[in-house]
Amino acid sequence: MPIDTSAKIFVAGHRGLVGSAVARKLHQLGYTNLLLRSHSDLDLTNQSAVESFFAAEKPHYVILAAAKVGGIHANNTYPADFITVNLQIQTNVIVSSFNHKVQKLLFLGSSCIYPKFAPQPIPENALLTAPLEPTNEWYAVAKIAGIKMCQAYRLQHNFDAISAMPTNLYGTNDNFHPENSHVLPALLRRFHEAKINNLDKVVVWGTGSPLREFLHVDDLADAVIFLLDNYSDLEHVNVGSGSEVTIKELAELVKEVVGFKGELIWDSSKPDGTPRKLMDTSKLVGLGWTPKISLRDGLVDTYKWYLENYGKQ
Ligand SMILES: NC(=O)C1=CN([C@@H]2O[C@H](COP(=O)(O)OP(=O)(O)OC[C@H]3O[C@@H](n4cnc5c(N)ncnc54)[C@H](OP(=O)(O)O)[C@@H]3O)[C@@H](O)[C@H]2O)C=CC1
Ligand SMILES: C[C@H]1O[C@H](OP(=O)(O)OP(=O)(O)OC[C@H]2O[C@@H](n3cnc4c(=O)[nH]c(N)nc43)[C@H](O)[C@@H]2O)[C@@H](O)[C@@H](O)C1=O
Repeated sequence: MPIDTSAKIFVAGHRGLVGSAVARKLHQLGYTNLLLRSHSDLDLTNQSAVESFFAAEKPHYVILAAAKVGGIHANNTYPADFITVNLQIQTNVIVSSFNHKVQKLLFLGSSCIYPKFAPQPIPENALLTAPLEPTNEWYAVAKIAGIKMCQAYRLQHNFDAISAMPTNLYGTNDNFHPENSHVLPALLRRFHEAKINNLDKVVVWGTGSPLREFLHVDDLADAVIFLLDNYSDLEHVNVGSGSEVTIKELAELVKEVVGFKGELIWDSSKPDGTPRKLMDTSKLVGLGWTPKISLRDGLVDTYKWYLENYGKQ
């Protein structure tokens, strides 16, 4: 059943990659009562501030897209921040949502919750079956705790909290930081800067052999709203595109879309991370949702957005 368009929906993290896409999609669908707070207005790690906010605003629905997020280097360099901030944000928001009778909450995790050597494609029931990938285990442990909190509140209190596990995402409002971002925005920026500065080489991290599955964030936003409308159960749900590329193939594609003509240099002193993490999306497909945006189209669209927003710097 679609949520009523007048419902008060708190999109936590609405200025980030995912939260902004979800807010855009909700606006497009005619939702007029979105509750939005930037980080500077409401620090979600502050338990009493979060509790006061929920007491005053009483949202009907919550989409939890606020988190400390970063690529392989950031996760590997700031383990204490990744585990602490994420545990704080999700615990505060889930508990206050329950305390203030939110009708339904959707928590966002990530494909890094699964074991480093999980069966491929990775089914939901691979969770907690083997050790995690070390470069992001601290973030993954926080995300696994978020899934478990949603399950625990459903079991003990019948609270309608669900969890979605997206694969690697990209698109409008991504983080283009040179070191701390994910691979796709990092390469898009690096190739663009090399092109405009007439450089003949670009360094890419690792060996190029790891496989990754990329999903455009507008597809993810569509899936989030689909799940809110159509899914209320204990188990988390994978959200992916169903197709994967090697990092070398991704780099060649970004190079082509940006129009960089030089050479790629592979820096194998940088970590590869998990060798492969293709989501098994048969559960979500079975519910009736499929993605629409190809990697090439999504990349062209993201580069256009990058040029409009950062291109002149
Ligand atoms: N990006 C990806 O590839 C993937 C993301 N996900 C999940 O999607 C969710 C959103 O990620 P994404 O949009 O990429 O991340 P972003 O970093 O783009 O956005 C996160 C948002 O959360 C806000 N935020 C962070 N800390 C706080 C805080 N203490 N109080 C209030 N707001 C805060 C940020 O605000 P500010 O910037 O001002 O701090 C930002 O708006 C996360 O749960 C992530 O795990 C899952 C799989 C892949
Ligand atoms: C979504 C997911 O994202 C993170 O996991 P990840 O998939 O390993 O993330 P990544 O995008 O940073 O790297 C993917 C691959 O790409 C290679 N690579 C090449 N060149 C650059 C580069 O310039 N930057 C980055 N970041 N990676 C590069 C890099 O060496 C790696 O082999 C988790 O920490 C966690 O946040 C999470 O859940």
